[in-house]
Amino acid sequence: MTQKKRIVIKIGSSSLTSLHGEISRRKLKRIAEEVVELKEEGHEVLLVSSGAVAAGYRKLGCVERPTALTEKQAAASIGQGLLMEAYSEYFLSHGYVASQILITRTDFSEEKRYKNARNTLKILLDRGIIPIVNENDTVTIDRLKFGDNDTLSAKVAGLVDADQLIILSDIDGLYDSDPRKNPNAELVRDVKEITPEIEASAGDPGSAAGTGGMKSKIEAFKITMASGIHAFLGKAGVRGLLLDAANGTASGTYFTPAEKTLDSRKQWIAFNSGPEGTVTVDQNAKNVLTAHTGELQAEHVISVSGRFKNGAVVRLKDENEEEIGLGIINYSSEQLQHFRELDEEAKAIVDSEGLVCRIDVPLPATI
Ligand SMILES: Nc1ncnc2c1ncn2[C@@H]1O[C@H](COP(=O)(O)OP(=O)(O)O)[C@@H](O)[C@H]1O
Ligand SMILES: N[C@@H](CCC(=O)OP(=O)(O)O)C(=O)O
Repeated sequence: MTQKKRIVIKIGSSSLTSLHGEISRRKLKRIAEEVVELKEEGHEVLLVSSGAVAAGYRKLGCVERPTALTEKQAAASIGQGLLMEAYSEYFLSHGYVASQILITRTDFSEEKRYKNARNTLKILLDRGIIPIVNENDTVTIDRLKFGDNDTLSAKVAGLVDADQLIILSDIDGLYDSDPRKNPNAELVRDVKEITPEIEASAGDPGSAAGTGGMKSKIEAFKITMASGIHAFLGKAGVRGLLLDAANGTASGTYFTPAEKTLDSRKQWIAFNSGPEGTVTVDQNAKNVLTAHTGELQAEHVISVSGRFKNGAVVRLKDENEEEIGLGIINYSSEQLQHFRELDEEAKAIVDSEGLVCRIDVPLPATI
C-alpha cells in the first residue's frame, strides 16, 4: 500500500505556457490530470502555481510578457482569476474543490500571520480541498516580492509540514552545469548536500516566461533540506511523473533532507522572519555563541544597526563582519545603544541582570 503523503507541487510559468508565453490550456490540463491521479491515491495535494501574468497580459493589451512592474501587476490581476477558473473547472469535473490563496512576504515575516495561514491551509488540506497558492502579485511592492515561486513553494511546504515538494519545470532535473551553455552537461539524480559546485552550476531562467531559473530552485531546495522535507525536480508534461515522483521512481533529481533539521520555530526564524537589525559582538561572545551553549551579555555588544524592538530577530556578526547566526533579542536597539553609553559601574549592574540574546540559528549551516 502506498504511504499517504502531503505533497506541495510547484508549477512554473514555463510549464504552463505556449511558445509565445501565453497560458496553454492543454499543458494546464495535463498537469491537473496528474494531480487528480495523486488525489485518487489518497495523497493531500497543495499547488503553488505561477501563470497569472502569462494568463493576463494579452487581455491587458500587451503583445509580449511585460517587464514593467505595474503592467505585470495589472496582467496578474486579470490572469489570476482566469488561471483559477481553469484549475477549478477541471478539478470540479473530477469531484475535487480548489481554493485560492494569495500570499505576500509579510504573511510569512509576521509570526501571527504565518500561524494563521498555517491553520487555514491545514483545514483545507484536512478536508480534501486542493489549495492553489500564488504570490499576491497585484499588491506586492517590488522590494518585498518573492518574485519567483520557487522559494515561495519551499516556504509553503515548510508552513504546512509537507512530506514532499515537487518542483515541475521545463527541464528534467538539475544538471551539473547550465545545459544551455554546456551541451555535455549531465543530469544529477541525487543531491544530499548543496555544495558550492552545485551553486555555481545553477544558471538563470531558460525562457522569457521563467523567473528564477535554477538559482532560485537551489535556494528552494536549501530550505526543504534544512526543514526535513524531501524534494524532487522534474519535467512537467511527462506522463505519470507526479505519481512516480511521489513513489520515488521518477526520472529527475531527488533532494534528500539533512540529518539534522530545524524545528518549525527555527525554520520561521531562519527563512521567514526577515531580521530587523544587526548586532556586532566581540570575539569572546562569538566563541560562546557558536559553541551553542552561549548567551550573549550586553558587555559583548560592540555595535548595533537598524531599529528593532525587544523580541525581534537580529543578525549577529563578528568584528570582521562575518555572520555568525540569527537570534531573538531581549532588548530593543535603543536600550542597547543606551547601555553602550553607561559607565562601567552601571554596565556591571545591567549586565548582571541582562541576557541579551541566545543564538537560535547558527550560520552558515542552514542558510
Ligand atoms: N544547472 C542547471 N540545470 C538545469 N537547468 C538549468 C541549470 N542552470 C540553468 N538552468 C535553466 O533553468 C531553467 C528552468 O528555470 P525557469 O526557466 O525559471 O523555469 P520555471 O518557470 O519552471 O521556474 C531551465 O530551462 C534551464 O535552462
Ligand atoms: N507570480 C507570478 C509568477 C512568477 C514566476 O514567473 O515564477 P516562475 O515561473 O515559477 O519562475 C505569476 O503568477 O505570473
